Order: sequence, then C-alpha cells, then structure tokens
Amino acid sequence: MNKENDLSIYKKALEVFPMPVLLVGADEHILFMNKSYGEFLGIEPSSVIGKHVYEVIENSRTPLVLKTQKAEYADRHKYTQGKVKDREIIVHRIPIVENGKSLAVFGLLMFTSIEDLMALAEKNQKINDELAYYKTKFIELQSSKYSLDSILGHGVVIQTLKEEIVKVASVRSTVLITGESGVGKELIAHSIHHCSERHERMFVRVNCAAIPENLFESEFFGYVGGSFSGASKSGKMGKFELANGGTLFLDEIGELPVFMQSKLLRVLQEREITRIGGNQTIPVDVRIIAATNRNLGKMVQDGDFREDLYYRLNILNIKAPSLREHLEDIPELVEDILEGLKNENGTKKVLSKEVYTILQKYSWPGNVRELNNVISKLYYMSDGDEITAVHVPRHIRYAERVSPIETTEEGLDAMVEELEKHLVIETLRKNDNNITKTANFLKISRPRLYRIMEKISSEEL
Ligand SMILES: Nc1ncnc2c1ncn2[C@@H]1O[C@H](COP(=O)(O)OP(=O)(O)OP(=O)(O)O)[C@@H](O)[C@H]1O
Repeated sequence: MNKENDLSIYKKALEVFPMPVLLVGADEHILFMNKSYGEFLGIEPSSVIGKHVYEVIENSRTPLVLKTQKAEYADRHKYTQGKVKDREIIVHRIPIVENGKSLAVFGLLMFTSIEDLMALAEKNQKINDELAYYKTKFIELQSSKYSLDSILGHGVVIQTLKEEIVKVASVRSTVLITGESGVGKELIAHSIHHCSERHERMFVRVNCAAIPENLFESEFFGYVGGSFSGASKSGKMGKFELANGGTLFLDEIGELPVFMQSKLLRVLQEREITRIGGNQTIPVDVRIIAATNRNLGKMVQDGDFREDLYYRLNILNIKAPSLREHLEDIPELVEDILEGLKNENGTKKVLSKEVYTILQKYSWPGNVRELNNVISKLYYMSDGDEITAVHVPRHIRYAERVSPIETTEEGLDAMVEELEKHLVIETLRKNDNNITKTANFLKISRPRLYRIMEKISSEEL
C-alpha cells in the first residue's frame, strides 16, 4: 500500500492534533475521538468508540448536522453533563458528504472555554485600540509640526511667500522649493502640507543627503521579508507607502544619486511602487515636495541631474527668500528666538536698539539658521539682562566696514586683504566651516585657504 492510502497515518495525525477532534458516523455512533478531546471531557477515548454520541455528549448536534448536511462554524455549545457541565465552548461541525449521502460529521473544538475566546478577543481589541491611538498620535506628530503661522515676518516679502504657499497648497502638483541654506525651506514644505487637503494624513520627510547609497531603494520603496541579508523578517514599508495619501518631502533633492533619479522618475510617472524582493505593485497617491539649495538647472547642464526629472519636479516653484531680502523682519524673528530661550532657561534677555541696527545691516549668508545661532550665542555669553553691541561678534559688527564697495585710507593692499578675509569668512559660513568645500568653492588650494584663515581672528571665524 502506498503512503497516501495508508489511513493509519491520517488517524495518527488526528490523534496528535493539539485540539479536540471527534468523528461521528452516519449511524450517529462515535467513530473516533482524539486524545485532546478525551482529556477535555475527562474520559478515555477508546472507551467511547462505537457508542451512540448521545451517551457521551447528550445534547450533541452532530445527528442534526448528519441530517441537514449543513456545516456549523464557530457555534457556541454548552455541555449539560460530566466534568465539563455548563462549560461553553466554540465548535465547528462539518458534515462529510458523498453522492448526497452523509458519511460522518467532523467535530472540532476551537476554544475549550468561552473565557479563553473572550480573553483573546479582549486582548485583540486592546491591541487594536492601542494601534489606533498610536496611529492618530503618529499622524498628528508627522502632519502638523509647522503651519503657515510658524513662518514669521510681516514684511511684503514674507506676505508674498505666504500667498504663494496657499496657492500651491490647493493643487496636487509637485513643488520644488529652492533657496539658500537656512532660509526655512523645510518650514515652507510643512506649511504647504498643512494648508492642503492632505493635512490630516502623513507628512514624511526624507533627507536625501543623509541616506547611504546602498540604502536608498529600501528607504524609498521598502522590502519584503528576508529579501536581503540583514533585512527584517517581516519586511519594511518604504517612505512612499508611509506617505500614501499624504505628502512626501524630499529634502536636499540635489544629492539624489543618478540611479535613484531614474527610479524616482518612474514612480512619479506610474504612481506605483514595488517593494525590493517583491513582485506586487502597490499604487501610491503621494504629493511630492522637493527642496534644494543647489542650482538644479546648472546640475542638469553639467549632467549631474536628469533633465526629465527636473521638469517633473519643477512644475510649481517656490523661491524661498534669503534673510537679506527681508531684513525688516529681523526684530520679529529675534524676539521669537529670545522667547524660546527664556522658556528653556528661565531668564529673559533683551537686545539694545543699537544691536538691532547692527543685525539689520549684516548680510546673513547662513540666513535664519545663522541668526538663530548668533542670538543663542549672545544670550549665553552675555552676563546682564541686556545684550549690547560689545557682545556682537566683530564680523557682524563691522560688516559694513569690510563691505566690498567700502574704501578706507589704509591703502589698496590692506583693502584687498580685508576683502579677501571677508569673502573667506562668508564662504566658510555658507559651507558650515567645511575647509574642502570652501576651498573648492573659492577655487583655491587648501594651504592657501589656511594662510588666509591665519590672518582672521578666531572671534571672526
Ligand atoms: N520665516 C521664518 N520664520 C521662523 N523661523 C524660520 C523662518 N525661516 C527659517 N526659520 C527657521 O530657520 C531654521 C532653518 O530653517 P530650515 O531648516 O527650514 O532651512 P532650510 O532652508 O531647509 O535649510 P537647508 O537647505 O540647510 O536644509 C529653522 O529653525 C526654521 O524654523
């Protein structure tokens, strides 16, 4: 006899099955009861084989199911006798029918007590409630970090910017935010999301400059379980899926490697993604906002950025103004920074009028981020309640004197040297004091940069 026809294997399988199983024949007599059912009833299974089912379970519904030939799934059954009297359980009763005739009924106990089922359902409900709570909290946290009101400034430049934000928020098209470093591009992206109809859905930020090249695909598109070594067993959702229905903010888009530019372009065209290692396409409804402080048009010309992607991203464009373009808003920005510092440290400090004048004459190459840093430094370095001109770093205080167009009586060499120092300080600041980037930008060697820096006092750097 081949293994498939060896019925004793099937019987043995049911015997070791960890849930109570019963087989009642067409004549309503018990054909089989496994060990688990015997333990549940507190009887020896071999002692009931061949007995009428009512002798063992007096209110059994198996004779009825033999007649109706209709399966009863997850039905409640209450025993009326024996060790399990009054115990309520959940049971399946499945008729085995051949050529219209009932051969037997297969009984399976799903839960050996209603309490077990209730406890499981309660646990499940609790998990669902918790999940719903964290989901709402997560979306709250992700979606409304900043609104239009977080953008400070009442001058015409900021008011125009806010009007532009409201306009682009009302449509679904991709937006490209350009502007120098520290001008508030992330703030603008948040505000667009906040003003859009997607504001109750996720706002997901991806910093393209911070992702290692080999992780880009899994960060963007996710992966299915075990698709590569080191991958989580259950798989992972990518940022596109996470942002589904909401907004995906691609910060520092200029740093996206060329191979990812093609993949991103495909998603923007097809509006669907496939997880790494998977073969199912997942439709995604995501609004893209991209930002960069680099000149993408120039990158396209140099072959560093795909032209077709550039045009796809640049459907709507917002140019974030530099702080130089709205110096009139400096007092409002400074007061907000000082208020934050007071809340953090408990001490209220004010700026003298003269300091405000100095701050409004400086060119702020690092924009609002630099203003934030300077005010924080002044707050911590000054002793009294009032911050005066003497506390202000020299490169800001004398910004006018070292202005490229200002002439002095010190002679041409001194003026050129002063101008050189000024340009180096500004470029260092723009490049977060990165020597290589600054030297490259100025197209000079690093040793030459160091020689110029030696002439600059540490206070100015
Ligand atoms: N108009 C503004 N009102 C209030 N805060 C602002 C404004 N503009 C910028 N900021 C603040 O300046 C800081 C820098 O802004 P943000 O990080 O958005 O700059 P960014 O343009 O994205 O810079 P990067 O290109 O370097 O990423 C943040 O703390 C932001 O809140």
